[in-house]
Amino acid sequence: SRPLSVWRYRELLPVDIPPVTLQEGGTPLYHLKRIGEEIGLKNLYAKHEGMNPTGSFKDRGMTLGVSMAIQLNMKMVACASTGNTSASLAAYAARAGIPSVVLLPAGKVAIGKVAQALMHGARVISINGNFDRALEMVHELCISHGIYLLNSVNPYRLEGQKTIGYEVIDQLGYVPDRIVLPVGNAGNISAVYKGLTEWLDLGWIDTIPKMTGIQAAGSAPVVRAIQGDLPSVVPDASPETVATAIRIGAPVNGEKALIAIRKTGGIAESVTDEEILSMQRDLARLEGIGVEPASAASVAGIKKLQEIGMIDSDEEIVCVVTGHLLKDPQTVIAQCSPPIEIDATLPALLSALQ
Ligand SMILES: Cc1ncc(COP(=O)(O)O)c(/C=C/C(=O)C(=O)O)c1O
Repeated sequence: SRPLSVWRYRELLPVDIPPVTLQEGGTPLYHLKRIGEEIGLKNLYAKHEGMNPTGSFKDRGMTLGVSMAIQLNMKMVACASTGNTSASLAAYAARAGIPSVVLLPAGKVAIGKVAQALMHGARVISINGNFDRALEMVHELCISHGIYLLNSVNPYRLEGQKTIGYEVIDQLGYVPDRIVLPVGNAGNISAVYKGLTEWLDLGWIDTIPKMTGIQAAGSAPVVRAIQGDLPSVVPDASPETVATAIRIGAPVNGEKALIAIRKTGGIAESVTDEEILSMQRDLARLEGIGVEPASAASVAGIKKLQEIGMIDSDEEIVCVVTGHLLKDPQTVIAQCSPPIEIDATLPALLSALQ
């Protein structure tokens, strides 16, 4: 039998050549025992996408996207990014042996992600503007210069990311009642929904989980559209959150996310930066699961939804935690009290441990 991975599901993936791969997917599914007890949810799980080759779920989309670039004989790939897409694109382009260009919003990208994009050899351009402006610029660049655009507006990115739902069902042995994801450009929630509708159409499953999207309170255009019952997403001109990965005001997949949430009886909710950082700490200290701030939003969101009575406490719930703790060490250092400094003597150590 095939190992748990993106290409385990290759018959449902649209690439004809041997794929460009870093053995992505096959990430752990953890039962959140202590956090679940604390918030009153017995069957709460976290799918740790930070355990992918470059530390986020983006690798699932990039193995498809960069493979398609090679299949289409493209000579260069590009993206705008809040960080993880650029880190993943740089690594997969290097794996494929083609050049990459990434556009980042100046001063708003976690340092681990910038380090990855640089070390993997991408041309890293820092623009004096938001992610949304960077996306406009890279779109124009790709159209005018025949470069392959690999943001989640590229459908092949979503093809790879739809495997998250497949792995969750293969790992649980049943379809969960709800899948919760942090939402930025809204590609991931749309991708997971698309994949599950395909399994439903194939008759492999007979229900689809409630798709639940969580955003930061300062950057929540999808939440506003769902809670305001709007026909489409109204962009947020000045998104702001410590969870810089999801600091996106104009989600390119916004409309697809509205469909995913509405068609499945799901929910969209926002959480504050404090709730995000508090849950990042709880995941690390109560469960041993290290994630970056944006990833903790999904668990912080289900906690809030449970507290306001929106969740049936018997539900089987999977929260996708999307990126590794190491991506954003600066935010961690800013949150934690510093190491205790002592002289290199045992008495000093013993007194420090009092
Ligand atoms: C850790 C983490 N968690 C959640 C999201 C939101 O996923 P989408 O809703 O599919 O966008 C992102 C997105 C990052 C970028 O958009 C980028 O890297 O440019 C992320 O890095």
